[in-house]
Amino acid sequence: MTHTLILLRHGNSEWNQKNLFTGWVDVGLTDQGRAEATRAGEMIAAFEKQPDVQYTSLLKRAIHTANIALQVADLDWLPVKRSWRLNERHYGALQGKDKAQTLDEFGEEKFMTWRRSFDVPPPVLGDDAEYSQVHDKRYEGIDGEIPRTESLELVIDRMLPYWESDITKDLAASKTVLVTAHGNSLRALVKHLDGISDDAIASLNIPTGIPLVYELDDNFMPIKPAYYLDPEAAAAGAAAVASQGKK
Ligand SMILES: O=C(O)[C@H](O)COP(=O)(O)O
Repeated sequence: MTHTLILLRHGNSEWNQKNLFTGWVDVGLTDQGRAEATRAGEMIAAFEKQPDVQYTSLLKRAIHTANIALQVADLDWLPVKRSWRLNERHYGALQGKDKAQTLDEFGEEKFMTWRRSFDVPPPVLGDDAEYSQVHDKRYEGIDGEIPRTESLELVIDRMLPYWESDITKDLAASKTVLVTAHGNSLRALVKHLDGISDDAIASLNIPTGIPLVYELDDNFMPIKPAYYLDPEAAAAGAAAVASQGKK
């Protein structure tokens, strides 16, 4: 049988707008982000399969995006499961830094290695730093250590076990699943689903606020290429993400 998975990156956030590295810093949506979430809700409402369950990270830009979208789709009641394992990649010492300034200061190669390499994490963020999450209550009791930085590889390491233990269980129970998360936690999942190589994943960018639909087989692998519900807007949005920091 076919299982349907809908992925949604949160709408434009306050720090997307300011062009700052965000990671685990819990910033809200902008007016643009709320408008994107509204549009995502309209697309979900018009889609042939309605979600039966939703997943989000523990970060409010994803939570609010899902709430707005589901309100528009008249699905406010949808059961929700949240996990830190769907959080954005922890951006280490880059959290709170301006992307354009970082590019100027460190040069394109280093900047792109930090943003898009598979296995090179940014420098570690100190526990006393303003944008550290080590004392944040919501992460008390998470198994293992709270990250101080993460590469995409490390995101896959903490995200995939949750995909396997929880999300695929709902898919197996014939539920259509909506996952509202982040640029890099979704890149991690897309890498797994599409079997993208460690090198090729560097050029994959996920646009904000546009549902991406997967139809999966019983092994939870795609039976055909995934598609955005608004492909033109998705292409423009992905290009905008790719050029962040550049002049
Ligand atoms: O955390 C962030 O800064 C963004 O949400 C993702 O940023 P990136 O596209 O630079 O990885």
